[in-house]
Amino acid sequence: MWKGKKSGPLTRRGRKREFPIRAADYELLEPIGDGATAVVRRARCRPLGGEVVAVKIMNMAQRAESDVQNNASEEVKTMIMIDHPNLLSAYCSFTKGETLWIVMPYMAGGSCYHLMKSSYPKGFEDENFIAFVLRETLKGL
Ligand SMILES: Nc1ncnc2c1ncn2[C@@H]1O[C@H](COP(=O)(O)OP(=O)(O)OP(=O)(O)O)[C@@H](O)[C@H]1O
Repeated sequence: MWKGKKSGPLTRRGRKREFPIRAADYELLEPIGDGATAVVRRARCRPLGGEVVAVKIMNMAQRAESDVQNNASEEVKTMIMIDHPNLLSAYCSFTKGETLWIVMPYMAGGSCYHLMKSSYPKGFEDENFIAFVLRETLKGL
């Protein structure tokens, strides 16, 4: 049973497009990533003309430790406040039963880690590339 803090649904303020906070408004498509207690799926937002998004669905019942649950809430709050082109933000989040849904922009190229691995499968050789990634990461931080 999820007994963690259940803050209400969260949305980004000041956005022109309001992302709905109802699971029924999202058509779930194929899984694009997963972990021990979360799955990330591509989805379409029905009220916004089928706009493609990524939805991370976290099973809070499986996240036994309450501090882990609170970390999830903190992760969502931070993601919704983020406003930097180098960082992945969240459009909104809400709960459905014992799951926490985080709606995000869909990154078709995958994570920075995946991009780095596919470009340099044998490790980094190019110092300019390393400097570029570090500089852009630090800008985001
Ligand atoms: N917005 C997104 N767009 C496209 N793919 C994504 C998106 N978010 C996550 N993914 C994919 O799903 C995988 C798992 O995402 P998740 O957020 O669970 O990763 P994580 O940050 O490594 O996990 P954790 O938060 O448990 O440490 C990512 O490695 C990535 O491939």
